[in-house]
Amino acid sequence: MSSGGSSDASGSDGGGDGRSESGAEAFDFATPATDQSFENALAKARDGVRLTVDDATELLATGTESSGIDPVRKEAVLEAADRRRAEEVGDEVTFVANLNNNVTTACNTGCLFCNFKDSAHAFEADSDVEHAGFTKTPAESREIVDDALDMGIYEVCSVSGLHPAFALNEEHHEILAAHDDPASEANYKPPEAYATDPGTYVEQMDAMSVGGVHLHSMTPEEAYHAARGTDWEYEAVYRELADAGLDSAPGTAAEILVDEVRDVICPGKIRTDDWVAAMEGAAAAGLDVTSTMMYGHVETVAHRAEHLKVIRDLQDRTGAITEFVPLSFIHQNTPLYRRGVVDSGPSRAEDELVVAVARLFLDNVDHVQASWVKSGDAHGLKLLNCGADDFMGTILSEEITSRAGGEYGEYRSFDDYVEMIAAIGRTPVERSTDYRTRRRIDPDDGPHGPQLGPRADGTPMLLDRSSGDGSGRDAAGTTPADADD
Ligand SMILES: C[S@@+](CC[C@H](N)C(=O)[O-])C[C@H]1O[C@@H](n2cnc3c(N)ncnc32)[C@H](O)[C@@H]1O
Ligand SMILES: Nc1c(NC[C@H](O)[C@H](O)[C@H](O)CO)[nH]c(=O)[nH]c1=O
Ligand SMILES: N[C@@H](Cc1ccc(O)cc1)C(=O)O
Ligand code: SF4
Repeated sequence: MSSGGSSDASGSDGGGDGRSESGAEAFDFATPATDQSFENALAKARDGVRLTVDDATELLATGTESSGIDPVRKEAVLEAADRRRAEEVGDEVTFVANLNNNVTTACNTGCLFCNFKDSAHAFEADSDVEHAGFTKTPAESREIVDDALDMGIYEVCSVSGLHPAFALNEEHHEILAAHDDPASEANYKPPEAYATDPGTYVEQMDAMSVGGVHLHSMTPEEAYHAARGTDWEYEAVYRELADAGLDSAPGTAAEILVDEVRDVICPGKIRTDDWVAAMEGAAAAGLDVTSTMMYGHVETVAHRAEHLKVIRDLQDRTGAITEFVPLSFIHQNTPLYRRGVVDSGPSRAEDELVVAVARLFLDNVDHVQASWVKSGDAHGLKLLNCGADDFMGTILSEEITSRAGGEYGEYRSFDDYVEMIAAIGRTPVERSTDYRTRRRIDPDDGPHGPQLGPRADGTPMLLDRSSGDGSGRDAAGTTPADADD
């Protein structure tokens, strides 16, 4: 068996943006060979039989016996997934009125796929290192969320760098400061060392949880940071955050949940077991969680399949996962690309197969997201015909993809959403973060605006460009001109 590595998978039907073999070869990742045949795996998928890791590997590779994606087989996988989507969730395409309010870009974790972060020492009070990042105080976060509530948002999504001055609460500050060498032993420096104090995690949650907004924050990596240097259980940490206003947790920091891949792309991050433990802790604290996979760098298709199994097992145990979010690796400005470890991100064919196989494999996760931030409008809409049923959110401000070199914008109006979704013959639906509240939208009854948020009254969201937020951007984080793809 020769192929199946993600590098191979960009071949014949990939739009010409394939990666080199260097990533996979440099790290000696075995190319997958399975005991399953593509045909058998496809038959199981069509019949609704629960798939194995080998099945998923065959489907993702359109067969491991030859290299490159076979376009005819790919269409068969996409068709099976699209049919499964129609059976399970019907023709609705959901999206949420949301704002991204990321608190800080300061981070020393050093993930090689990430250009969101800035080295934390550049944020120190006596530093003269130039950087384009930001740290917001709790008061600044509150003002930004409060303004966005007036625009009708339902959710604020907040993911941040692991700022060394971040602690869960005052007690955590004391524990961290008591280390002999807090910086090297616990990745901790006191807030006084920095130009801007981000406050504690509890203070940020309390600040962002304003006016009944749904607060979606604290990834497993952030939860680890909020417990570092202590023996606190994840459940207890998430309970305290929930008491301060947290409603659900994003399942990012997942990347590829196979440690040999994590060793290459994010050696400073928590391992797979710890990520799972954090998600279980969030679920035990009563929070919903999302799940993600960032793919298309050095991993093989077999790693992707193993990752999906970790997610499915977690969902079997918790039932807390509301959606699966495939995150297509944006390569342009990242260390992985600059150091020549990868030549590009995944091909479009790979994006389609990941969405489709996620729909077929994750039989216990209802919703699969297509990301226009990562893929652009046209390809994002195509992904809605490959098994996806959610089209993310209005976002209003996006920093992770844009800093990595993504070019597809960071704001989406309701009218844009309704027009695009209606154009592919599906029904546009405004949703809550947990998908339990949904509002079908009549495309002919515009103009359209959010109605589910605490202050939403159907008025179209208008971008407020007047107030500053400490990040050097306007309150909505973008301008109408930026928003064009
Ligand atoms: C930037 S981190 C912020 C939260 C926190 N520091 C963490 O790692 O969980 C959030 C997620 O963004 C995604 N991400 C970062 N850089 C990316 C890139 N270049 N392409 C696609 N996704 C990326 C990763 O999945 C990462 O876990
Ligand atoms: N896919 C991306 C998301 N997805 C998050 C959603 O917008 C929303 O927060 C979630 O569905 C929970 O309701 N967010 C990003 O910032 N970037 C993405 O690529
Ligand atoms: N999609 C994640 C959040 C996220 C944030 C930023 C990203 O670049 C990607 C994903 C969630 O909703 O749980
Ligand atoms: S992905 Fe998160 S933890 Fe890793 S460097 Fe970026 S901000 Fe830091």
